[in-house]
Amino acid sequence: MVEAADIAVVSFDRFINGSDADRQAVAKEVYDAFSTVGWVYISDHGIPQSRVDEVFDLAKSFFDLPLHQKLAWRLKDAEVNQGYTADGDEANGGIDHKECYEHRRFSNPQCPSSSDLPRFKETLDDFYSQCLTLALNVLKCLAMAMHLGDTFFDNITRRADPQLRLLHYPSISRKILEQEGHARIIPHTDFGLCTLLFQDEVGGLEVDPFHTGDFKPAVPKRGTVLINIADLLQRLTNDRCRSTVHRVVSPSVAGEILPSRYSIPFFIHPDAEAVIEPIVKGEGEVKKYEAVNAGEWRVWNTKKNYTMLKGGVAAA
Ligand SMILES: O=C(O)CCC(=O)C(=O)O
Ligand SMILES: [Fe+2]
Repeated sequence: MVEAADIAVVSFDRFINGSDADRQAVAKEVYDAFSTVGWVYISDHGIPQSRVDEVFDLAKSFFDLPLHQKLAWRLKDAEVNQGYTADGDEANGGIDHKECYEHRRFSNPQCPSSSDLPRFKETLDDFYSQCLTLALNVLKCLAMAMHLGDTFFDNITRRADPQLRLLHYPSISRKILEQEGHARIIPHTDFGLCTLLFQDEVGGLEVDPFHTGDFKPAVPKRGTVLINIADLLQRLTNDRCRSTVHRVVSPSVAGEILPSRYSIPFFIHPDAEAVIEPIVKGEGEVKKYEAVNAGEWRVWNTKKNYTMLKGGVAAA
């Protein structure tokens, strides 16, 4: 049995309901995790498990629809980045075996209606705001631990439009997935601020905490949400917080045919007009990154990931 990645489990109850001292203590635990492995499991996060289960059930109903119907909601534009992406349409330097649906905050033109899928849009809208609240609290922890002032991240996320993603990795033969260059999702870092990740019980998510090529399972823990630092926060914190490489591969279950897997990431991005530039603390500290415009960064990285959007135009 491969040893699991050493990722702390932090209860968020003391942050939501505790005293100032409790909040500071949680902030430090979260920061310690983000500045080592770059990942943390948050329990008691305030989103009811029944809601999480409901969103997984809706994801299953959506992906069970015939392909021609899902293609009617196809994601067409990296800038809008909303809708359905079929197996094979997204990858960046390898072959992913997955399909996704992206939901946004302000506008979801490529979303099934209530006659297509009852309760889909309203449940995702609700879940989206619950994820956003949790994400902003996690960012508040970072601001507190780094003494940036409690509202530091509020000021760059007022109009933020994160991406809620439903992910389905279809059942597949182990032989196909274990070919060179193939994976359920190939090794990558996330490129926003940070990511909340809900996963089912199947497993297969692995993290390379110290970029040595030694991937370790980030095992599913029911009732928790995994949170990982992404590239913009690594840049903003001048490498204090670490955006670490991860991938999804064959789960360690017996058998030649791997079961379907579902996961739900929520990618936090700052306001499009925010400028993200390293915070330096001491006199002699050198900025390790140039400033980037958050909106341009997002579109550039999104385009890079979609094979069908290369050149900016999607096939219909
Ligand atoms: O499915 C997972 O567990 C991870 C998904 C992921 O890393 C991503 O979508 O960026
Ligand atoms: Fe990721």
